[in-house]
Amino acid sequence: MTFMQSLQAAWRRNDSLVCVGLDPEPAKFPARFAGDADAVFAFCRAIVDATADFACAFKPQIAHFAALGAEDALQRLVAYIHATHPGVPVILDAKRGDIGSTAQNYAIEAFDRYGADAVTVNPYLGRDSLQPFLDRADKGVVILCRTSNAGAGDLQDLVVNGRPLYQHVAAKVAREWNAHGNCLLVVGATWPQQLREVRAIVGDVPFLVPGVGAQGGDVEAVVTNGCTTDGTGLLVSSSRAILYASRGDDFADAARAATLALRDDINRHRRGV
Ligand SMILES: O=C(O)c1cc(=O)[nH]c(=O)n1[C@@H]1O[C@H](COP(=O)(O)O)[C@@H](O)[C@H]1O
Repeated sequence: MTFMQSLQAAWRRNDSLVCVGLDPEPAKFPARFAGDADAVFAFCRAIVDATADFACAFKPQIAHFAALGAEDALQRLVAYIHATHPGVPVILDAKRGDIGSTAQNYAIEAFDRYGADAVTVNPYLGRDSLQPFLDRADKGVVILCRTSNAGAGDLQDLVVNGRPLYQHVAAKVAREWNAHGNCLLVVGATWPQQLREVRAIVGDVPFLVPGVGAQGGDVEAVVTNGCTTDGTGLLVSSSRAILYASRGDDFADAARAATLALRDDINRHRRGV
């Protein structure tokens, strides 16, 4: 199955547009993990097991593993998700982008070393920098378009040939770079107006939408402005609000409850969109 097929199946099977972000921060782990040499893996595995049936994807953030020297835990975690929850695709959040020869190695890293089904990439270096990712027709290529952070507009809003840069990214991806139908766009939940504008440009291209939960994005506005006409088209991603919903021994139950609450909140608004 391709990434897009697994995503569509997971949307339906789990009736969910929630992507669970895996951003381990050991300082926020429950006390029971203190002194556990494999705490990063054990914590993330517990979160994955508690949320898999309410999620359409998992999104491990590579810097949160690499900064801890925990690349091996990331590799084992992706393998664990594939083995134990095979219907839930894994998006590696690595925001890669470089000249072709280096990009080729980034693609091998994401898809072959880590076994990810999709990866986030930065389009700033242009099409050739993404070609090694785009060529992997069975994998998802998740391209930054209008990011969730406060400074997103510094460059992404600069007007070029009469429209903001992020709209050029959206149009190029939809019309030129998506030949294999394996592209997605990142549009932050914190920018509902831009979600609407990008949706109007790209048709059914799915959006990864970070920024609900800890960053304060409004779920109703995301669904209303971002869903496709069939009421899907979104991976609404939340990390800290799920992972650290409780710092106690009930952290996995609390993560499950937070994921279910987000799923149901999204679904309330998407019925009939
Ligand atoms: O590509 C991303 O995932 C991403 C894009 C973006 O525009 N904003 C954004 O917050 N992210 C990532 O999404 C996650 C958001 O985490 P929370 O704010 O805790 O839900 C982090 O891992 C970010 O690196």
